[in-house]
Formats: sequence, structure tokens, C-alpha cells
Amino acid sequence: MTTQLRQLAGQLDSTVVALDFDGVLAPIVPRPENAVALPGTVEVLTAVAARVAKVAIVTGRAAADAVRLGGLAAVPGLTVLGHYGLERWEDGRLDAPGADDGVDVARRRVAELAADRPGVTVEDKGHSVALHTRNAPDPGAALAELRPYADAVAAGSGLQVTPGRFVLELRPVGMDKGVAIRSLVAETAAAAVVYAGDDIGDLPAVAAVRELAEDGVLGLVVCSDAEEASAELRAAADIVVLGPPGVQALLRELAALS
Ligand SMILES: O=P(O)(O)OC[C@H]1O[C@H](O[C@H]2O[C@H](CO)[C@@H](O)[C@H](O)[C@H]2O)[C@H](O)[C@@H](O)[C@@H]1O
Repeated sequence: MTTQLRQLAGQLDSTVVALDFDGVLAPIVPRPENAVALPGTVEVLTAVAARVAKVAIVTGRAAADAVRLGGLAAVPGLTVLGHYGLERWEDGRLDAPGADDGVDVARRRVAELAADRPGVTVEDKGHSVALHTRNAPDPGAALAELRPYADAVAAGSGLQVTPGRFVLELRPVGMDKGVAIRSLVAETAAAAVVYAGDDIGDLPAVAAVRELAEDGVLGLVVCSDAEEASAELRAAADIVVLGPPGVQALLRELAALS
């Protein structure tokens, strides 16, 4: 048994378990549309959901995409917060905001940026657009070269840039995974929260877990590690496991906690 998990014994029924999708439940693959949750994900999430106050997926993906790619509709009581918390999916029902004019502007500019850069692709997520460089000849160099252009497009369209694993996301301001975590804890009146992530976009969730601890909410941060995982998140984590298989093993331990 992972030592840190023992702290949750006796209060699992007032614990929120919140998990990122890509790199945490789903192994990273070259093309976003081909990502799928690791086999066994639905089963382990179902087992955890039966023990805790709430299991939630908090993702940069559109909520419906994460549900579809993960087969997550089969998990009873699951909440999926998409677009870093802008969207909420529950029981097959999706609450989402209206279209953002800034995203419409950015969509056109981002397509122009990708057009003359080999291997750079655009993921249009509706409420945000992402520039992916994983398939460029030098993904890191392409990301660095594109960053100032993405910043300028975001500034001109009232959006923010969230960098990630060979990706630059242009998305509305005002929402992040920290806001999402605080809402989940408040609405469940949770005494403990576990958050698992791997990337820069997860850092606000880590900050929220630490702030909640000051109010007496027990917090555990899990890093789903990989060479490209956020070094800051790895350093801040209470538990470091190796990628989605490591996360799944940890969730199995959590579900079996007595
Ligand atoms: O918050 P998350 O659930 O971690 O989502 C973050 C972004 O993940 C996806 O991109 C990443 O995964 C892709 C599939 O494995 C990979 O090809 C890409 O290089 C990664 O950056 C997703 O495509 C984005 O929309 C998410 O925001």
C-alpha cells in the first residue's frame, strides 16, 4: 500500500478524486483523436466511485470528447469537467457556455500559423483551439518558435495561451483547473481531495489542493510521470507514479483501502 494513501482511511466517503485525462488515464499518442483510456480504466473508476464522495475528470478536452475517448459514460456518478472546467458533463447531460468570439478569431489565425509549418496541426475544440507540434520534425523547437505568435494571437483575441505536452492551447480566460477543484470540493463538502495530473495545465489544481489544505482539507497530489511531464508538477507531487499504468494501480489501491 502506498503510504500516503493510508491518510485517507476512514474518510474515503468524503473524498473527491479528480483526474486529468491525457497522460493520466490515457497514454499519450501522436494524434489527439486517437487517444483512448488505458484498458481497465472504466472498471477502476467504477470501483473508486463506489467508495468516495465524487470521482471527476478535469480535462483540457471538450467534456464529450473525453467521455467518448474514455468510454466514461459507463462509470456511475462520474462528473467530467471539460475545457478546464468551462463545461460539465454528468449522466449524459452537458452544460456548456455559448460560443466565444475570441475563439472564432483565433481559429482563423492559428490555421494560418499551422499551414506553412510541417507536422504542426490544429485541434479545434469548439471553445478553444490547440496548436500541436508533436509531429513536427523537431517538436520542442517548433513549440518554442510558435509561442510568440500564439501569444500575439491570444492577446489580439482576448484569450490566454496554456502550454502543454507539445501543444499550445488558446482558450478563454477566467477558468482553470484550480477553480474547478475548489468547486468540486465545495459542492461535496469534501474533507479530502486527491488530484492526479501530468502537465502545466494541472498546476492551478495543485495550487488549489495546497490552498484547501490551509482550510483543513487533506490533499494528495499525484504526478503521472513521463519524460515530458511537468517538472514543476513532479516536484510538487506527494506521490509520483509511472504514467497511466501507475495511476491505474494507485486507483486500485485506493478502491481497496480499508
Ligand atoms: O487536461 P488533459 O486531459 O491532460 O488534456 C490536455 C491536452 O491533451 C491532449 O493533448 C495531449 O495528448 C495528445 C494525445 O495523446 C497528444 O497527441 C498531445 O501531444 C498532447 O499534448 C489534447 O489533444 C488537448 O486538447 C488537451 O487539452
